[in-house]
Amino acid sequence: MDIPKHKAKVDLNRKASAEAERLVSAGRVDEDAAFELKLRPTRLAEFIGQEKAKEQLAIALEAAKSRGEALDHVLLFGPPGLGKTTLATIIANELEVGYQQTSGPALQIQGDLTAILTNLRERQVLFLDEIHRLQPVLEEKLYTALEDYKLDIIIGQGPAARTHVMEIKPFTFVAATTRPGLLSSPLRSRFGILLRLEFYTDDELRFVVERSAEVIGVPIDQDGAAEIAMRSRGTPRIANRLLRRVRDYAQVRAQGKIDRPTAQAALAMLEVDAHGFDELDRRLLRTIIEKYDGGPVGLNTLAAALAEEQDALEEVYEPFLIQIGFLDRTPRGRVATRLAYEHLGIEMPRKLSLF
Ligand SMILES: Nc1ncnc2c1ncn2[C@@H]1O[C@H](COP(=O)(O)OP(=O)(O)OP(=O)(O)O)[C@@H](O)[C@H]1O
Ligand SMILES: [Mg+2]
Repeated sequence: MDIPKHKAKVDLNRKASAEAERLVSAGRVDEDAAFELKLRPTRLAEFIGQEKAKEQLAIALEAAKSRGEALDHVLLFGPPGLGKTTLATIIANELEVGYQQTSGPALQIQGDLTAILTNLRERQVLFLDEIHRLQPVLEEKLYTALEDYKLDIIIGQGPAARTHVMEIKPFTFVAATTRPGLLSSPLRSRFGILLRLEFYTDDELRFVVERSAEVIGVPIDQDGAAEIAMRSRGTPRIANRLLRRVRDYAQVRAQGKIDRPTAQAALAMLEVDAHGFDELDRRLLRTIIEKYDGGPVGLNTLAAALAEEQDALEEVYEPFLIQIGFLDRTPRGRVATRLAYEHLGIEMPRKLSLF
């Protein structure tokens, strides 16, 4: 089939901008999949950073194992790319039990959920990604399954309908979300273990880069790894993605070895700046500063001005900008901080404080 010429051109443009965008976006992209699988730690001891979450989990795992019981249900939450899915697989590995994975958007009808729950094996892990996108009817169905390992099944329709209670095997439900605020409180209360994942420090990310480099067999020195770590927005997924790009550059221009100058040159070529900002981060800060006098500006106004989805701004872009102190979230809207002005080289106006 022939694609009309003008259409092909538009698609190409879209592809180029998507390419630039995904380099430092924390979200998953298709080409990450195989690579991530290879680099994913399989044991708790290999999982770098997140000391608080790891300690809490290690204790719960040991206790559950020594009692020979299913581990309490676990809720993992935090921005994309910090290791939620990785931890879910680690939990199953550490417990030495089966693992099955599904997601909120993938579960469409009650029958799907019923089939999954009734086929569970004793003590296995059921991982549900993006639980905030689970339909409310399915969510309600989960309640009794999580609490009493029972499932209400309705047989028949209308006045002849009967409820049949089915027993299911004790299992561990592990759920992940980037938006814990969207979960209803009855759902949240079903989890015994709540693990919040935080952005990684530069040092922790340096270890992630060094570990990944070893796995894929690329020679890298400490400074080279530190350079990549610094620009990875506190996110292992981005660190691994940048490593892969820098490796390509090093192979072609530097006999395959990654040191600081090579990493710097590669990252400069890829237009990843000192904070790992991409074009949208800069546009977001610039818009607040230039169009709204530094804020406060409401999220929906900002999203409209940037022609971006509100969700993406809130889930993917803002958390990191807030974490490094470039953006403030106030009751009246988003505000650009002094650091943001400095980074963009714009002078901060002295204005009367309204707060
Ligand atoms: N603590 C860690 N140590 C080493 N590598 C890690 C760690 N956390 C994450 N990674 C790497 O980052 C990649 C992304 O992690 P993962 O897929 O678990 O993130 P996620 O939180 O599930 O993201 P999403 O919200 O998009 O589903 C993994 O493939 C893994 O290689
Ligand atoms: Mg995930």
